[in-house]
Amino acid sequence: MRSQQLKALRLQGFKNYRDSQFEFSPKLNCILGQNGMGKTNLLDAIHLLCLGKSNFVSRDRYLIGFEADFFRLQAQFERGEESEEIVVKAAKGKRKTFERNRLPYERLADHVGRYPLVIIAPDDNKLILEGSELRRRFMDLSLSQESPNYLHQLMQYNKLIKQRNALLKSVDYPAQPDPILLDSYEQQLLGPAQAIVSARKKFIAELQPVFQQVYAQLSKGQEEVSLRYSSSLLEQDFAELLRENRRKDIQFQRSTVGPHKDDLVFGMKGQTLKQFASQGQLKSYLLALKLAQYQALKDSSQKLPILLLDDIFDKLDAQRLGQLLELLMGPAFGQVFISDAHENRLLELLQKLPKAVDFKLFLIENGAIKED
Ligand SMILES: Nc1ncnc2c1ncn2[C@@H]1O[C@H](COP(=O)(O)OP(=O)(O)OP(=O)(O)O)[C@@H](O)[C@H]1O
Repeated sequence: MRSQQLKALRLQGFKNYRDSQFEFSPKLNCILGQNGMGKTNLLDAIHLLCLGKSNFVSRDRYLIGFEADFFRLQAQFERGEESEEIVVKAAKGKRKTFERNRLPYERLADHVGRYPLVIIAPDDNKLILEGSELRRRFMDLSLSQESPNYLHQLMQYNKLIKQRNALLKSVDYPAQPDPILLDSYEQQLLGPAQAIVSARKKFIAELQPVFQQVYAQLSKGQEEVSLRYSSSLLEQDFAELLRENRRKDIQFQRSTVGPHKDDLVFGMKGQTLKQFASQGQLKSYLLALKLAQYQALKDSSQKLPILLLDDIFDKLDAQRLGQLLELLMGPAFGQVFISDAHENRLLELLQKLPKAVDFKLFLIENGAIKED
């Protein structure tokens, strides 16, 4: 298993960080501070550096500090013996640029997966409670880190669906869009759609047993849990589906079938989780899901992913927290970043860890490290 870590980070003009520098521990980093001080922003910078985008905001311009004209993140990563520099920059009104050792990437997709990462955050419960888009994103984010080809196929598919939708919108029903162009888009969609569906199917089939095992550990094996990938393409040929739905699509002016409508069904005791799980069961379910995602990424990349735990301590009782921390400090996990607004709670937990565990504490105040 290859070891890798974020060693140092400088943030300039990034959200509420004007200009701050960090030197991190290779194992555990605790980011402490009151609400609204910038703990999540720091974790988001790490997310952006590893995965090419923010976990929280959809547009890069929202990452630029209110009083800044640009943001710049400069990170030093270590991969075994090697050290490399990743720089991300974005100025107002310009596309962001990504550089590795001063060479710009042509495609961001070439960077994704170099530093695998999993984030566990309070709004993870949206995965269960909200619409299917977030569940597709969960699958896509894992698979894109596993394989650049997956990300490429996904981007290709999304581009074609956008073009097909634009064509469908270009005429007012009952007028008909150009059938030759429609045929051409549909023909081109088949390959990427098939690649996406096969990869998602395989991913969920492999994730399920790991997830069940982790859930059994966390909940003392009380309930039976399951994950099911749902896609109309598993039952029917995509070309046929497109043909069958063409009239409807022309009428509604959008593409109503395809992998962009797939879902992931979370089950517990043979029922759908969303409808009846307790708050405690939801928490354990999500935590198990994310830890299983970690395991899957680790197996596929043969690297220890970076783990970000954003403010999740309120969600777990003291005993579970202790167990979780002990688990994370073992050899099955790599570098971990934890944010928490309750300094004392984290300090108490840290005191119970074995002396040998390497950790660093950072107290954040208004986007800067507070010096004692
Ligand atoms: N583009 C921006 N420029 C400057 N400040 C920003 C920008 N976007 C967000 N902020 C500020 O960042 C702060 C929020 O930071 P963050 O979410 O990291 O807090 P936190 O320490 O994680 O707090 P909590 O404990 O409440 O989760 C807010 O004060 C907000 O005003």
